[in-house]
Amino acid sequence: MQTLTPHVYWAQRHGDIYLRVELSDAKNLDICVQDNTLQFKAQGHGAKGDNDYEFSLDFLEPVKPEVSHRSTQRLVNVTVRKQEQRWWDRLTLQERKPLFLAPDFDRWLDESDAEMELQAKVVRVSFAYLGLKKGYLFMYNLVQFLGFSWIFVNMTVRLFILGQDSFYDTFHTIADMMYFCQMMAVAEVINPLVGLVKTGVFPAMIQVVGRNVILFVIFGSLEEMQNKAVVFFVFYLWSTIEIFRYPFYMLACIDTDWKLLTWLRYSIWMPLYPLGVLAEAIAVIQSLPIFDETRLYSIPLPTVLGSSFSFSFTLKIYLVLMFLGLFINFRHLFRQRRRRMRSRKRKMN
Ligand SMILES: CCCCCCCCCCCCC/C=C/C(=O)SCCNC(=O)CCNC(=O)[C@H](O)C(C)(C)COP(=O)(O)OP(=O)(O)OC[C@H]1O[C@@H](n2cnc3c(N)ncnc32)[C@H](O)[C@@H]1OP(=O)(O)O
Repeated sequence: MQTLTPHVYWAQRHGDIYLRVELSDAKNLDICVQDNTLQFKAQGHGAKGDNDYEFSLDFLEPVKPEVSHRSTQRLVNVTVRKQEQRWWDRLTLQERKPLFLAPDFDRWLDESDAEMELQAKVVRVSFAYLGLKKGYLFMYNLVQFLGFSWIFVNMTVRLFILGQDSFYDTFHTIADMMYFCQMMAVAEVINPLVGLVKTGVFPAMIQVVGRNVILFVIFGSLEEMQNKAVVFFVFYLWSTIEIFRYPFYMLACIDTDWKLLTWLRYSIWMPLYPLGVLAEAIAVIQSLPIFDETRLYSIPLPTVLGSSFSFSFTLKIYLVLMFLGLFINFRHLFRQRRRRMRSRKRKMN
């Protein structure tokens, strides 16, 4: 069998070279790029019947050594990736086009059309990312909204039915759902960290760490705290703010803004945040003698330094941090409120 050259058709995009080799039932394919030259060898049925066919192409600019190819009954498609994403003036190093090579008009695009195709691809990818991001945030906010609504409604109904008696077993009826919601709330620190929402990581961290210390360390680990009335006030204040905040975020995910809800999200924290921190501070103060008595989480010390380092000391420092945290978040929320109200006024004018 003599060695012949098949017809080859080519087209390009900013990142790729497409070659269509007119060879049917191709077998024993040997396609590689060496020293920026594509070597193609195969047996198949081409213009001169069944034969060995081969060709080589010296590319104009550097290409990646990996080649992908796919052969069908009628032809062989070869894709070569360019080293740099840019438009080439021609395919081959030599100015004169090889005789077996011709433009592939089925795939041919000029530079500006290819740019538009690229832009459309970028827009499609960013829409997909945006859709995924919004979908995730919407679901996250929906789950939190349902969780906190369940807590709020449950506590309100129990308050109406049982009156003050409902204060004392709040923990046993509500804690599991609160654990779930507050564990999920860790996402609120991760979301701005990975750029999913544009807000400060630090204020979110203060809020999540602050609440979780109260929930898991003070209430969760001290049975003596679990039937105290303060649990009711802490949980009620947390859930009251969240039944407005999460639906506000849900609507933001679908680019919707309800005036009253926005106003509530950016105003209701003014009385609720200080009250919440006050309730948390009372819980911490009530837990101090219990930690001293039970020596829970206390660290044993060498006898020269005393018997042990009580956890209540750490909590006294935490009490100071709580008010510092309150100050930082109050300032943050004031700024968010001003920014929000200003942008709304601008929209109305
Ligand atoms: C290193 C840690 C140190 C720890 C020290 C510990 C001390 C801690 C002591 C403090 C204790 C506090 C404990 C908490 C107590 C209480 O909760 S009391 C009850 C009352 N609580 C409140 O009122 C606080 C409510 N919480 C919040 O408002 C927030 O959690 C916040 C972080 C404090 C502020 O929210 P932020 O996200 O910064 O502001 P926003 O304006 O709402 O959002 C900014 C933009 O981001 C978008 N966005 C944010 N989250 C989402 C989301 N989940 N889904 C979708 N979009 C989101 C939002 O839409 C905004 O976008 P734009 O409108 O386009 O700007």
